[in-house]
Amino acid sequence: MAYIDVKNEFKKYQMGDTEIVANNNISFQVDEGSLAVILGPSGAGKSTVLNILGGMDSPTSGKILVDGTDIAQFNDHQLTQYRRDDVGFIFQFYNLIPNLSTKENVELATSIVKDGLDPVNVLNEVGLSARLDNFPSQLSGGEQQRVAIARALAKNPKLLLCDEPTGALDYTTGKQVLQLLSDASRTFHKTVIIITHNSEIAKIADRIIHINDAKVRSVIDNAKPTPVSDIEW
Ligand SMILES: Nc1ncnc2c1ncn2[C@@H]1O[C@H](COP(=O)(O)OP(=O)(O)OP(=O)(O)O)[C@@H](O)[C@H]1O
Repeated sequence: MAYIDVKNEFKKYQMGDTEIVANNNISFQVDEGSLAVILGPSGAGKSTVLNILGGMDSPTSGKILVDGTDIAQFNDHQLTQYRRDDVGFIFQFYNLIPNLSTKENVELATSIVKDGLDPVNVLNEVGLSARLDNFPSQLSGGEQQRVAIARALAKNPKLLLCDEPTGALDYTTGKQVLQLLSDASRTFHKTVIIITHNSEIAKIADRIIHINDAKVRSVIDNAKPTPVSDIEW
Protein backbone atom coordinates (compact mmCIF):
# COMPACT_ATOMS: atom_id res chain seq x y z
CA MET A 1 0.00 0.00 0.00
CA ALA A 2 1.29 3.44 -0.89
CA TYR A 3 2.02 5.82 1.99
CA ILE A 4 0.28 8.66 0.13
CA ASP A 5 -2.78 7.90 -1.98
CA VAL A 6 -4.61 10.91 -3.42
CA LYS A 7 -7.89 9.83 -5.03
CA ASN A 8 -10.01 12.03 -7.29
CA GLU A 9 -9.18 15.23 -5.41
CA PHE A 10 -10.87 18.48 -6.44
CA LYS A 11 -10.23 21.96 -5.05
CA LYS A 12 -12.55 24.71 -6.24
CA TYR A 13 -12.68 28.36 -5.23
CA GLN A 14 -15.74 30.54 -5.77
CA MET A 15 -14.74 34.11 -6.73
CA GLY A 16 -18.04 35.97 -7.20
CA ASP A 17 -19.66 34.37 -10.24
CA THR A 18 -16.46 32.63 -11.30
CA GLU A 19 -15.43 29.19 -10.16
CA ILE A 20 -11.68 28.54 -10.10
CA VAL A 21 -10.75 24.88 -10.27
CA ALA A 22 -7.25 24.72 -8.78
CA ASN A 23 -7.17 20.90 -8.66
CA ASN A 24 -9.29 18.96 -11.15
CA ASN A 25 -9.62 15.26 -10.33
CA ILE A 26 -6.06 14.77 -9.05
CA SER A 27 -4.97 11.18 -8.33
CA PHE A 28 -1.49 9.84 -7.59
CA GLN A 29 0.39 7.68 -5.11
CA VAL A 30 3.73 7.99 -3.36
CA ASP A 31 5.45 5.02 -1.71
CA GLU A 32 6.79 5.12 1.83
CA GLY A 33 10.41 6.25 2.04
CA SER A 34 10.52 7.37 -1.59
CA LEU A 35 11.25 10.75 -3.15
CA ALA A 36 8.56 12.20 -5.41
CA VAL A 37 8.61 15.41 -7.41
CA ILE A 38 5.45 17.28 -8.40
CA LEU A 39 6.45 19.14 -11.54
CA GLY A 40 4.52 21.86 -13.30
CA PRO A 41 4.43 25.51 -14.35
CA SER A 42 3.30 28.45 -12.22
CA GLY A 43 -0.43 28.31 -11.46
CA ALA A 44 -0.70 24.58 -12.28
CA GLY A 45 -2.10 23.74 -8.86
CA LYS A 46 1.01 22.28 -7.20
CA SER A 47 0.95 24.29 -3.96
CA THR A 48 -2.75 23.59 -3.60
CA VAL A 49 -2.06 19.83 -3.61
CA LEU A 50 0.84 20.18 -1.19
CA ASN A 51 -1.14 22.35 1.24
CA ILE A 52 -3.93 19.76 1.21
CA LEU A 53 -1.46 16.93 1.77
CA GLY A 54 -0.01 18.87 4.68
CA GLY A 55 -3.37 19.40 6.34
CA MET A 56 -3.18 23.18 5.85
CA ASP A 57 -6.17 23.17 3.53
CA SER A 58 -9.03 20.77 2.78
CA PRO A 59 -10.12 19.47 -0.61
CA THR A 60 -13.56 20.26 -2.01
CA SER A 61 -13.93 16.52 -2.62
CA GLY A 62 -11.81 13.41 -2.92
CA LYS A 63 -9.77 11.19 -0.63
CA ILE A 64 -6.36 12.06 0.82
CA LEU A 65 -5.11 8.80 2.27
CA VAL A 66 -1.97 9.09 4.37
CA ASP A 67 -0.80 5.75 5.72
CA GLY A 68 -4.32 4.43 5.09
CA THR A 69 -6.20 7.23 6.88
CA ASP A 70 -8.27 9.80 4.97
CA ILE A 71 -7.08 13.16 6.32
CA ALA A 72 -9.81 14.90 4.27
CA GLN A 73 -12.21 13.63 6.95
CA PHE A 74 -10.16 15.04 9.86
CA ASN A 75 -11.65 17.70 12.14
CA ASP A 76 -9.60 20.77 13.11
CA HIS A 77 -8.12 19.11 16.18
CA GLN A 78 -7.02 16.04 14.20
CA LEU A 79 -5.53 18.25 11.48
CA THR A 80 -3.54 20.22 14.06
CA GLN A 81 -2.17 17.00 15.50
CA TYR A 82 -1.37 15.68 12.02
CA ARG A 83 0.50 18.87 11.00
CA ARG A 84 2.40 18.87 14.29
CA ASP A 85 3.43 15.22 14.53
CA ASP A 86 3.41 13.74 11.06
CA VAL A 87 4.58 16.43 8.63
CA GLY A 88 7.70 18.53 8.18
CA PHE A 89 7.31 21.57 5.92
CA ILE A 90 10.01 23.30 3.92
CA PHE A 91 9.04 26.48 2.08
CA GLN A 92 10.71 28.57 -0.60
CA PHE A 93 11.29 31.50 1.77
CA TYR A 94 12.30 29.43 4.84
CA ASN A 95 9.65 30.88 7.25
CA LEU A 96 12.03 31.02 10.22
CA ILE A 97 11.16 33.04 13.33
CA PRO A 98 13.38 36.14 12.95
CA ASN A 99 14.01 36.83 16.63
CA LEU A 100 14.97 33.26 17.50
CA SER A 101 18.47 31.83 16.95
CA THR A 102 19.18 28.83 14.72
CA LYS A 103 19.06 26.50 17.72
CA GLU A 104 15.93 28.11 19.15
CA ASN A 105 14.08 27.86 15.82
CA VAL A 106 14.66 24.10 15.86
CA GLU A 107 13.95 23.74 19.60
CA LEU A 108 10.62 25.47 19.17
CA ALA A 109 9.59 22.80 16.66
CA THR A 110 10.82 19.85 18.75
CA SER A 111 9.19 21.19 21.93
CA ILE A 112 5.70 20.56 20.54
CA VAL A 113 6.15 16.99 19.27
CA LYS A 114 6.26 13.59 20.96
CA ASP A 115 9.33 11.99 19.41
CA GLY A 116 11.53 14.92 18.44
CA LEU A 117 15.25 14.52 17.80
CA ASP A 118 18.03 16.45 19.53
CA PRO A 119 18.15 19.90 17.82
CA VAL A 120 21.93 20.27 18.05
CA ASN A 121 22.56 16.82 16.56
CA VAL A 122 20.29 17.55 13.61
CA LEU A 123 21.87 20.97 13.08
CA ASN A 124 25.29 19.26 13.05
CA GLU A 125 24.01 16.85 10.39
CA VAL A 126 23.00 19.72 8.10
CA GLY A 127 26.38 21.39 8.61
CA LEU A 128 25.34 24.25 10.88
CA SER A 129 27.23 23.45 14.08
CA ALA A 130 29.06 26.79 13.85
CA ARG A 131 25.85 28.78 13.41
CA LEU A 132 23.77 27.67 16.41
CA ASP A 133 23.52 31.11 18.01
CA ASN A 134 23.06 33.19 14.88
CA PHE A 135 19.74 34.80 14.00
CA PRO A 136 18.18 34.22 10.55
CA SER A 137 19.21 37.71 9.36
CA GLN A 138 22.85 36.77 10.01
CA LEU A 139 22.64 33.68 7.77
CA SER A 140 22.83 33.24 4.00
CA GLY A 141 19.76 31.99 2.13
CA GLY A 142 21.24 28.50 1.88
CA GLU A 143 22.02 28.45 5.60
CA GLN A 144 18.51 29.63 6.42
CA GLN A 145 17.07 26.85 4.28
CA ARG A 146 19.29 24.34 6.09
CA VAL A 147 17.87 25.60 9.42
CA ALA A 148 14.40 25.07 7.96
CA ILE A 149 15.35 21.53 6.90
CA ALA A 150 16.80 20.82 10.36
CA ARG A 151 13.61 22.18 11.91
CA ALA A 152 11.51 19.85 9.76
CA LEU A 153 13.76 16.80 10.30
CA ALA A 154 14.08 17.33 14.05
CA LYS A 155 10.34 16.83 14.44
CA ASN A 156 11.08 13.32 13.13
CA PRO A 157 8.03 13.24 10.85
CA LYS A 158 7.33 10.48 8.35
CA LEU A 159 6.54 12.96 5.61
CA LEU A 160 8.53 15.95 4.35
CA LEU A 161 6.66 18.40 2.10
CA CYS A 162 8.86 20.88 0.26
CA ASP A 163 7.41 23.77 -1.77
CA GLU A 164 10.04 25.08 -4.24
CA PRO A 165 12.80 24.56 -1.63
CA THR A 166 15.53 25.80 -3.98
CA GLY A 167 13.47 28.58 -5.58
CA ALA A 168 15.31 31.38 -3.79
CA LEU A 169 18.79 29.83 -3.91
CA ASP A 170 21.68 29.86 -6.35
CA TYR A 171 22.66 26.71 -8.24
CA THR A 172 25.36 25.39 -5.87
CA THR A 173 23.43 26.14 -2.70
CA GLY A 174 20.28 24.73 -4.26
CA LYS A 175 22.07 21.46 -4.96
CA GLN A 176 23.30 21.24 -1.34
CA VAL A 177 19.70 21.62 -0.18
CA LEU A 178 18.48 18.97 -2.65
CA GLN A 179 21.22 16.61 -1.39
CA LEU A 180 19.90 16.97 2.18
CA LEU A 181 16.35 16.25 1.01
CA SER A 182 17.53 13.28 -1.04
CA ASP A 183 19.44 11.95 2.02
CA ALA A 184 16.28 12.33 4.11
CA SER A 185 14.62 9.84 1.78
CA ARG A 186 17.52 7.55 0.84
CA THR A 187 19.25 7.39 4.24
CA PHE A 188 16.54 8.21 6.76
CA HIS A 189 13.58 6.65 4.86
CA LYS A 190 11.36 9.72 5.04
CA THR A 191 8.71 10.08 2.37
CA VAL A 192 9.74 13.30 0.60
CA ILE A 193 7.62 15.31 -1.84
CA ILE A 194 9.22 18.25 -3.62
CA ILE A 195 7.32 20.78 -5.72
CA THR A 196 9.23 22.42 -8.53
CA HIS A 197 8.81 23.96 -11.98
CA ASN A 198 12.39 22.83 -12.83
CA SER A 199 12.36 19.62 -14.90
CA GLU A 200 16.06 19.00 -14.17
CA ILE A 201 15.31 18.66 -10.44
CA ALA A 202 12.64 16.07 -11.27
CA LYS A 203 15.41 13.66 -12.38
CA ILE A 204 16.42 12.97 -8.77
CA ALA A 205 12.98 11.54 -7.96
CA ASP A 206 11.69 7.97 -7.83
CA ARG A 207 8.37 9.21 -9.20
CA ILE A 208 7.57 12.34 -11.18
CA ILE A 209 4.00 13.62 -11.07
CA HIS A 210 3.45 16.16 -13.80
CA ILE A 211 0.64 18.64 -13.11
CA ASN A 212 -0.54 21.23 -15.61
CA ASP A 213 -3.71 23.32 -15.72
CA ALA A 214 -5.06 21.72 -12.51
CA LYS A 215 -4.78 18.11 -13.76
CA VAL A 216 -2.26 15.28 -13.46
CA ARG A 217 -0.86 14.90 -16.97
CA SER A 218 1.51 12.00 -16.30
CA VAL A 219 3.01 9.92 -13.51
CA ILE A 220 6.41 8.55 -14.43
CA ASP A 221 8.42 6.05 -12.41
CA ASN A 222 12.14 6.60 -12.57
CA ALA A 223 13.99 3.33 -11.99
CA LYS A 224 17.36 5.10 -11.91
CA PRO A 225 17.11 8.47 -10.19
CA THR A 226 19.98 10.79 -11.12
CA PRO A 227 22.31 11.60 -8.19
CA VAL A 228 21.93 15.22 -7.11
CA SER A 229 25.61 15.82 -7.94
CA ASP A 230 24.91 14.98 -11.61
CA ILE A 231 21.97 17.28 -12.33
CA GLU A 232 22.53 20.68 -13.94
CA TRP A 233 20.36 23.67 -14.68
N1 LIG B 1 -7.23 30.95 -1.99
C1 LIG B 1 -7.42 30.98 -3.33
N2 LIG B 1 -8.48 31.60 -3.86
C2 LIG B 1 -8.68 31.63 -5.20
N3 LIG B 1 -7.88 31.04 -6.11
C3 LIG B 1 -6.79 30.40 -5.63
C4 LIG B 1 -6.50 30.34 -4.23
N4 LIG B 1 -5.35 29.63 -4.07
C5 LIG B 1 -4.93 29.29 -5.31
N5 LIG B 1 -5.80 29.75 -6.24
C6 LIG B 1 -5.69 29.55 -7.71
O1 LIG B 1 -5.52 28.18 -7.98
C7 LIG B 1 -4.61 27.98 -9.05
C8 LIG B 1 -3.47 27.08 -8.65
O2 LIG B 1 -2.65 27.74 -7.69
P1 LIG B 1 -1.36 27.06 -7.02
O3 LIG B 1 -0.77 28.06 -6.06
O4 LIG B 1 -1.73 25.74 -6.48
O5 LIG B 1 -0.40 26.87 -8.27
P2 LIG B 1 1.15 26.48 -8.31
O6 LIG B 1 1.29 25.43 -9.34
O7 LIG B 1 1.61 26.15 -6.94
O8 LIG B 1 1.80 27.82 -8.81
P3 LIG B 1 3.19 28.53 -8.34
O9 LIG B 1 4.29 27.64 -8.85
O10 LIG B 1 3.14 29.86 -9.05
O11 LIG B 1 3.13 28.65 -6.85
C9 LIG B 1 -4.17 29.37 -9.49
O12 LIG B 1 -4.96 29.76 -10.58
C10 LIG B 1 -4.45 30.21 -8.28
O13 LIG B 1 -4.71 31.55 -8.64
